[in-house]
Amino acid sequence: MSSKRIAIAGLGEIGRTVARKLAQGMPGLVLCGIATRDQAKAQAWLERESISCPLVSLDDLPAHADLVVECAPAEILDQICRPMLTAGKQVMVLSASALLPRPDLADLARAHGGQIIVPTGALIGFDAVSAAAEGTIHSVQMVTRKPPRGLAGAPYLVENGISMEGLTSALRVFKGSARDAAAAFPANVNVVAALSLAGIGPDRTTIEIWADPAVTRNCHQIRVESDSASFTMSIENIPSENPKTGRITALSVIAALRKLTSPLQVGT
Ligand SMILES: NC(=O)C1=CN([C@@H]2O[C@H](COP(=O)(O)OP(=O)(O)OC[C@H]3O[C@@H](n4cnc5c(N)ncnc54)[C@H](O)[C@@H]3O)[C@@H](O)[C@H]2O)C=CC1
Ligand SMILES: O=C([O-])CC(=O)C(=O)O
Repeated sequence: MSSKRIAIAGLGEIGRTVARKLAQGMPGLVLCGIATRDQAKAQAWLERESISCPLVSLDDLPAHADLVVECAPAEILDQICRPMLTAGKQVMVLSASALLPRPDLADLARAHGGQIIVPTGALIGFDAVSAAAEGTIHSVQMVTRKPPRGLAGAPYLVENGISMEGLTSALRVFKGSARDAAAAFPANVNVVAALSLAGIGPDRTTIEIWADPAVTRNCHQIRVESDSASFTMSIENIPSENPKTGRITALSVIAALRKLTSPLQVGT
């Protein structure tokens, strides 16, 4: 059986870890292309890592890959997804916040036989949430606490003049729906966007976001009430070199890629 060709769009924190793992070898998967903004920087990194892989444009991704891992800024989600989905191919989307206002991308996938895969990413328990969603979920509530530097620069904070400098106690900076949170904090709470897609959607899933100088990790707590089970889940993510992104995110992508070709699949 031929290997599934994987490309990476965005060679940042997540992209580099996934590229390294694919280049080391994963059964049934082969790294076939990388789309990046700064070609010279990417080429230098590939040489340092002794990885041989063509650098390609976003438009050329469908010619190189069966599946693209999107781990780029949210603004270019469309540019990555549209050509791949129109060609009936798969995109693994990390910028889940940017998916919420774009239901047309799922329509495109449906029309052409493509597929959007949203991995669990920096969160936990999508197996239980999607199982519960086969019955009736009454509520999904999430509370996120991040070190202030993991939230700094978010559009909502800038627009409302909320400074992350010199905070001495925890400050609740947002309370509302997953849809509004994704628009307000597009690079900080992709997790709640993904959770909402696994469960009861972006308007009924709620989140509080706290900037907390007492925490060093990106902490997420989730409470689900449903007609099959009630459960609470929590995860404390060690930030990567990008303080907004937990280290576990790239590992979730690798685990999700491994599942694509594995003869033994565990979990929903
Ligand atoms: N779903 C989840 O659980 C999580 C999702 N994320 C999201 O995943 C995405 C990637 O995260 P990181 O790797 O931490 O970000 P990063 O900022 O480290 O990397 C993004 C990379 O994309 C590159 N890029 C910029 N413009 C580009 C273009 N036009 N074409 C190709 N590449 C371009 C940048 O140069 C950078 O290297 C972000 O949208 C982030 O918000 C992050 C953490 C968790
Ligand atoms: O959802 C995100 O964008 C990142 C996040 O919260 C985490 O890494 O814990």
